[in-house]
Amino acid sequence: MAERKESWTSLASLLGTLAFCQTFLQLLLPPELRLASLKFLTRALRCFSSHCYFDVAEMDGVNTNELYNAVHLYLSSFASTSASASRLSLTRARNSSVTTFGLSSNDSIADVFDGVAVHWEHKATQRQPQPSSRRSVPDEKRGFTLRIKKRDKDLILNSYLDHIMDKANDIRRNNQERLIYTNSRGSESRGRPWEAVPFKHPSTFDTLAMDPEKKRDIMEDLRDFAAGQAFYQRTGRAWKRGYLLYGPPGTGKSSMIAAMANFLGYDIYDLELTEVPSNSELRKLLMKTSSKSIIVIEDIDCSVNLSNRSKAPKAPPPQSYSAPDASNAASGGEDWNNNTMTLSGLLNFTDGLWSCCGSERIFVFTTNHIDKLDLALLRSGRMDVHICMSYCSYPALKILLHNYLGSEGEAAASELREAVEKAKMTPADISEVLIKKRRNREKAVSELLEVMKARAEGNGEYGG
Ligand SMILES: Nc1ncnc2c1ncn2[C@@H]1O[C@H](COP(=O)(O)OP(=O)(O)OP(=O)(O)O)[C@@H](O)[C@H]1O
Ligand SMILES: [Mg+2]
Repeated sequence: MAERKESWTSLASLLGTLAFCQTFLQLLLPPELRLASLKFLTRALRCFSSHCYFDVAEMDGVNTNELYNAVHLYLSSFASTSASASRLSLTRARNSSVTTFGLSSNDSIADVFDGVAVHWEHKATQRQPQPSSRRSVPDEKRGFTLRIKKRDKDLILNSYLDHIMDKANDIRRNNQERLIYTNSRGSESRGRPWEAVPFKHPSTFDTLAMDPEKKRDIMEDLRDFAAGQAFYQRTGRAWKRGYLLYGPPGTGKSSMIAAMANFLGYDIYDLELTEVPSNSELRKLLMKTSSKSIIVIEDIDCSVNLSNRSKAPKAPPPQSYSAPDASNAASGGEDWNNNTMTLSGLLNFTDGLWSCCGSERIFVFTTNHIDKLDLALLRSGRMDVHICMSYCSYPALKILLHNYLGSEGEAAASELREAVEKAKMTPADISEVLIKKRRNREKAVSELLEVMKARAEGNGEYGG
């Protein structure tokens, strides 16, 4: 104990001496030597300190340092509520409706990770003008300095920085509006295979009219998928999932895709198969999609003639073609004709080796005619989840009534239940009636009952 006290005392006196030397040298030395001596003393002081420091500069040579941007975003998530930050900068990114807080220059903020305290300081100094530089670099030289205890170095370097990158990606996605991309013929030659516009579809799982239990299962499946990185890694599976949505028009297949995108915060790639001339173009499109996205092919049965590959323009060499069980396609084997779009090419796109470039992607196919699809598409394990979107049930009707009228029509519950089961109307048909009459709740319910009964009679349900 006495020994420890002694070493503390000697360290304190050493630090005191160094501080004294610093003041002394400043007074004695000519200005040109002062900076060098200051640097030397700072280094000497750091040797005895229990802390270590890491600089995260904004620019890494001429490139932007991704870690700087990530730290900036990460700190912004709690800068506004932190007691230690006294001055904040406010920014709003393009395509964003959210204000981001940032540390102003020379301000600092404390953070705790896994019980370990860390300290960040933001520094900005004026950059020397560089007339010869052709690249535009910021006027200010900015960077963060991370201060941690030397003993926490391993934890911080191994886990904390990854944690920051992940958090920053999440924040970026939440701040940015969703985008919907689509492809058109020739856009590849213009250098942009996908064209994007902001995606503002208001459909959510709350507004989606379907059986609540089925809805819960789908949401759970999506949640597990998004949080499943470790699972997919451990089981050696590509981190992707396929959904096949089928059912009559107007039952909510497209609304479900929008709800999925809003639920997960993913972008949508709406793949127009008729605009894809060949398998190789399809592969290029896939390579240009980003992670955390939903790749959609709507009406897969009518997009291109994928159901009977033997009718493709050029017949394959007999030895490489194994219809009718589509085993070549099913195995994700190399497609035999790169000048046309084939089922084999499409399955390679969703299932084969190429499907794994990028990760965390959901493929959704929709169809009104599941019976028209090639068995290779329906085969077990091809699309992970098959969802039947059907005519409006009573639980789904209650959601629509709540959406449009703000009540679930409790007064006419039993009549509504019977009528909707017999009417076989789609949620789109019912929505149409409710939209028209939404100003008068009672009228809307009675009109809906009339329409449903008429439809049921047409179906032969009320007749005689
Ligand atoms: N399940 C549903 N829940 C809420 N609204 C729905 C539902 N189904 C349909 N609608 C309403 O009907 C409209 C059309 O639905 P949607 O486009 O999602 O149907 P779809 O199944 O994709 O039809 P299609 O097969 O013709 O593409 C939606 O904009 C929405 O207002
Ligand atoms: Mg649709």
